[in-house]
Amino acid sequence: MEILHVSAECYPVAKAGGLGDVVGALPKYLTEAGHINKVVMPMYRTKFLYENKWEVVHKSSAYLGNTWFDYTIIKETTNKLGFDLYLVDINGLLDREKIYGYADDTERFTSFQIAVVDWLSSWKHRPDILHVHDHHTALIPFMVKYCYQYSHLEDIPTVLTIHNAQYQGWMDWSKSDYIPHWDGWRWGILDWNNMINPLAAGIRSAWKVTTVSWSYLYEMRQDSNGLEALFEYEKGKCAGIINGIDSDVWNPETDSYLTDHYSIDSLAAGKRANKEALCAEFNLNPDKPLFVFIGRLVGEKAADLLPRAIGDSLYYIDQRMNFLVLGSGETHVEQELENMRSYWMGFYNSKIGYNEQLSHRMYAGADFLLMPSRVEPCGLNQLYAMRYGTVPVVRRTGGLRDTVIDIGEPGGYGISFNNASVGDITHGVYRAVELYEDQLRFDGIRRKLMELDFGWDVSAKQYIDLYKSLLP
Ligand SMILES: Nc1ncnc2c1ncn2[C@@H]1O[C@H](COP(=O)(O)OP(=O)(O)O[C@H]2O[C@H](CO)[C@@H](O)[C@H](O)[C@H]2O)[C@@H](O)[C@H]1O
Repeated sequence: MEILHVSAECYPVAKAGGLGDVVGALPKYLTEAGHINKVVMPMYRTKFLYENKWEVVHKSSAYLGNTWFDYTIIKETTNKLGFDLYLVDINGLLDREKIYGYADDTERFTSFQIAVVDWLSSWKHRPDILHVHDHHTALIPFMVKYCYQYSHLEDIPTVLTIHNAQYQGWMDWSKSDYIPHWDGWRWGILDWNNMINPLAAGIRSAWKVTTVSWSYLYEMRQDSNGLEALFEYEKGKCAGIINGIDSDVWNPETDSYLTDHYSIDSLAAGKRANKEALCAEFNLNPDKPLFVFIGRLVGEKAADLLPRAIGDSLYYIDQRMNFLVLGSGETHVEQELENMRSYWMGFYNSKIGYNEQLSHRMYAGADFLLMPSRVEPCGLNQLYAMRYGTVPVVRRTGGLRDTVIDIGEPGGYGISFNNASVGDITHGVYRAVELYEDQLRFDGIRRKLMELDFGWDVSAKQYIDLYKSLLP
């Protein structure tokens, strides 16, 4: 089978979060299972672009509304990632430092999708499956079905994976001419509450829709930023497939970002060495349990609750722990987290920004990972933490519910709580501190975590079965 994946992110080329991790790993594991995989993404100005060799494979032009744009498809020449990697260059629109966050993101990602479909229409053969990810690529299933110019592609089965239904790519109807000349009778497929909603259009047009855990699939029917009724209506073509972790990248025995490597046999000493280095750098006490938070500082992750939950934990649980936060996002949360540093000096520290290396060192050096998310489609952080022998302290939601079993339940290995609230987080921290102070039990749990298997093999097989179900 040949699968073409289309995405806004792919690690290590460009990553803003979990989408990048998944699109960097899934094609690799599908290739190992014997299939041909190609990934196409925008050409941003990233380190990976400048450090690798590229050849031009296609050049053409297309329209975005009334604007004629040239695009170029380049291919990485050495198959470095284990699959074919293509970048779409559209001068001035995509070649920027950041992936998202520009006023013209609608124009950027719509042009990208048009260029991909236009390029695909020139292929001499067709991929067997077109797999698109999140709203930035969700207009593609609509385009191959309903744009006259590309209707010869309509037989290619399309799969849309939703990594996050909160973001839907809403566009004003005044921009409807951005989509290449399309069958006007189909306006209802694009529309959701008087806006063009690319995610909704993708859900309606794709042959299959997947999301990244079973619980999130169910939860989207109750709460998905306005699309609840659509998920209920389309549930017959939706499936949940949990993400895996890429063990080439996330392995404490070989992780290139760590100086002190460890395995299950050297767990205690290895983690201690990583913890001491972190604590020395961030002025924390290595003899106390270290809690870390890594992630986007946004409402979905309940990052706004962190300042009070950390303050309350330190105050009410007698400073029996340390906290270290890494993340970026909403300015007021960033500021609050920064401001707390002087008040809780020696017990708390934060690093605002995106730092891949530090994140790996934190998974390795921490005792506990805090994830109080309000919404968590799958969550990779808790999987990485467990692989590194770090106990997850999570809210029971989405993929966190599916991957973390509370220590109070048979076979449990994590700490779970029900509500994204300061009280529940603080109680979770209290239970974690009590666990840490029972060193024998704590060590047993850490060993159990490192033995768990969250690899990609099972999930890759589920994707293969799903693709096969779409072939004649
Ligand atoms: N400041 C920072 N510095 C360094 N690294 C940082 C960082 N902030 C985040 N990261 C990294 O980004 C990734 C975050 O992945 P998640 O899956 O937990 O969340 P995200 O919301 O981005 O993904 C969405 O898509 C994924 C993939 O499907 C789902 O698992 C998830 O639930 C869904 O919300 C991890 O690799 C983490 O280490």
